[in-house]
Amino acid sequence: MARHLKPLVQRWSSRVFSVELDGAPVYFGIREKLRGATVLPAVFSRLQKEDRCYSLLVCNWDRIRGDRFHWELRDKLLKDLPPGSDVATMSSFLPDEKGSLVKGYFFKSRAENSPLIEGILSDLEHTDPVLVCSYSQSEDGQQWTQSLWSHAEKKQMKFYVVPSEAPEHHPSALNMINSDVFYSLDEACDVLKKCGDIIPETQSVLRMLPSRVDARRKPDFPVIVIEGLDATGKTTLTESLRDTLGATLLRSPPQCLSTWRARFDREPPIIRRAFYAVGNYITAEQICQESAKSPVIVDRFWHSTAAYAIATAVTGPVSNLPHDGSEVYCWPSDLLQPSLVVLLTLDPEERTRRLRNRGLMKTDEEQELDHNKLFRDRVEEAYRRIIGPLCITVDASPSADLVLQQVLLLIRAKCHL
Ligand SMILES: Nc1ncnc2c1ncn2[C@@H]1O[C@H](COP(=O)(O)OP(=O)(O)O)[C@@H](O)[C@H]1O
Ligand SMILES: Nc1ccn([C@@H]2O[C@H](COP(=O)(O)OP(=O)(O)O)[C@@H](O)[C@H]2O)c(=O)n1
Repeated sequence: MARHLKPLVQRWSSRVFSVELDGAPVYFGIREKLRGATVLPAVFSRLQKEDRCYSLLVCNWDRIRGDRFHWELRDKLLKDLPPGSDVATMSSFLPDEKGSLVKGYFFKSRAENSPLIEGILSDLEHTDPVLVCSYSQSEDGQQWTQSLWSHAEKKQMKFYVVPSEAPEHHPSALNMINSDVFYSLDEACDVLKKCGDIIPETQSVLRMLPSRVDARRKPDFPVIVIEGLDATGKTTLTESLRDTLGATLLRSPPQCLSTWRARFDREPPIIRRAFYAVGNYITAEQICQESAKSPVIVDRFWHSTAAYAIATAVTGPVSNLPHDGSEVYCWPSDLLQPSLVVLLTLDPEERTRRLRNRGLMKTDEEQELDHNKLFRDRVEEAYRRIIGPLCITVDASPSADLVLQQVLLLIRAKCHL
């Protein structure tokens, strides 16, 4: 086994494995011996007699390249594996141990496809940082065992797969900090600098950064951020506020990054989120300059960056989010805090109606928002849990003018404008 994969198997039987089934994680563990009868974990009980299973775990020898490899591996598997392999996202982690999450994929295959699968796996194992496990069924179909799959080491030890309790929170929460959400400009820049050779555009993005950041400088005029899911009416409201208050309207990501946004939207979370994080600091610099002259209205800011990142990293119901009060919801200490954040909420039917009327192209994430109620709920709940500037939720279902009047009242009350 390659040297960098060894740490992964050192506490092998303490690890929990998680496979995404129907949009939520299902857990199993591995044991050397079975004590008494045990039920099959849900991942295995739905398989058929002829099925074999495999898992691929990507060892994070370098978190950026590791995440990029994991991201691209999905497309490769979907292209190379026979139809019906049911490739599912999987991970392995040590319960409650931060940073212990390892990402991978799980798939099944029929015995007749073995030569094809073995070819794909041995190519992967030889050239890439993956640990491959195979799963086989006992004669009576009552048990499944997991072993390390390797041509060189055929006599690997087998472990029985057993059900495992769900951890308190989704395993992705273990690796969220500085992988999905960045809490300082330095951490986000560090990621972008490290991918300069694979994504040349990062040089141009980094050149847009302010030379110094002073989050403590108090703006002379109020800074009001408008947040909410797509089509809740942010553009409509921010433009009206600009006109009514004689304010400057800014957005995050800022206009100067728009050329590169689509490029970063295609990248894995660690790179994509670092791009949006850096965008907030560029907008913050613009806010500092403009708020010396007039009130500033901002269309999306840190809440969007953090809430979407957290809600995408976990799957399943809202209860899978990191708990309320968790450090992942904290505002970065080096990022300017607005005077007020207004979160627009809208019932799903009205939001869909407005989306249809607008008829614009949407990002994959926004399409996912449309299809996946659980995702929408997670984003909105993550928005609410963010700790930092005053954030007030406003129902955006009344007419545009009524919403404007209500937000103006709030701004006058809270920002003394
Ligand atoms: N209060 C409102 N009532 C009805 N329609 C609205 C209201 N606010 C916005 N809209 C319409 O809904 C659509 C989405 O609004 P938009 O401001 O573009 O949202 P966002 O910027 O949040 O994506 C637009 O077609 C807009 O004209
Ligand atoms: N400050 C921001 C703004 C957007 N985003 C990301 O950008 C996506 C939404 O941006 P958008 O421009 O489509 O939203 P609208 O302004 O069209 O409502 C979200 O999926 C977020 O992941 C972010 O991370 N940080």
